[in-house]
Amino acid sequence: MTQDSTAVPGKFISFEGIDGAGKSTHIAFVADLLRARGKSVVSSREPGGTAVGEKLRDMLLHEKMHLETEALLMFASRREHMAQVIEPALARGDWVISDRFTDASFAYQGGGRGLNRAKMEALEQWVHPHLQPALTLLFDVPLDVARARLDATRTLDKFEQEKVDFFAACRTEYLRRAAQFPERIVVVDSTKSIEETRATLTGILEKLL
Ligand SMILES: Nc1ncnc2c1ncn2[C@@H]1O[C@H](COP(=O)(O)OP(=O)(O)OP(=O)(O)O)[C@@H](O)[C@H]1O
Ligand SMILES: Cc1cn([C@H]2C[C@H](O)[C@@H](COP(=O)(O)O)O2)c(=O)[nH]c1=O
Repeated sequence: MTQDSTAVPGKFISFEGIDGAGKSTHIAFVADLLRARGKSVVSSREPGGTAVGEKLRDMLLHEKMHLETEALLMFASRREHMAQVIEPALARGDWVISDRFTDASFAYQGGGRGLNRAKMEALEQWVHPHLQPALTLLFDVPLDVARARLDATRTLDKFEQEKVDFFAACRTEYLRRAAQFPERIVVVDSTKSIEETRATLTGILEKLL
């Protein structure tokens, strides 16, 4: 179920895409746009977003671990994020924008690592049975574009060091979910310039404001 806007006064938007797709580049722009329209905005991220979540993030991005441990820790971070940040902000009437949410678990732990989808659905039901983002912006690029952007910019973490097949499977699962939830997930062509992408985002957000 997509976020029921009659149940909470705020709105929840998630940003998704394979590493290097360009989503983080646009988060500050979206926050500024919403603030300019009078919204109170909380900008956060997963894994992370809370003191406990940031400690989990450090482990998740740097330590090798069993696939199911990884999935459970992603959802543990999410449970804390829900309790400490997302639910209180939405109840206050704030807009929450999160750099990744549960679609990332389906894409990375499900698509990329091959974890059984039913297990992920069980975790999703446990951690946020009544809330889905009102809008998910899925930044989509071919794998070689994402890789070139990553290689040009930073030291790579555990996920970013994965091979092309891993990211191909993550991207396939993201696009499968976009087809499954077309009312929530909007695919943004992130091969366009930053300016063109900003114009696209403005158009999408106007419909939500
Ligand atoms: N539309 C674009 N055109 C050209 N370069 C871009 C575009 N969008 C982002 N970039 C560049 O690509 C790099 C990666 O972008 P960004 O950090 O936003 O990706 P990301 O999807 O958030 O990655 P990650 O999930 O790994 O954090 C940055 O250097 C950014 O400036
Ligand atoms: C929420 C979530 C994230 N991941 C992965 C995806 C990325 O590689 C990292 C986070 O890094 P970013 O630069 O902040 O995007 O974590 C995951 O595998 N599963 C998840 O649920």
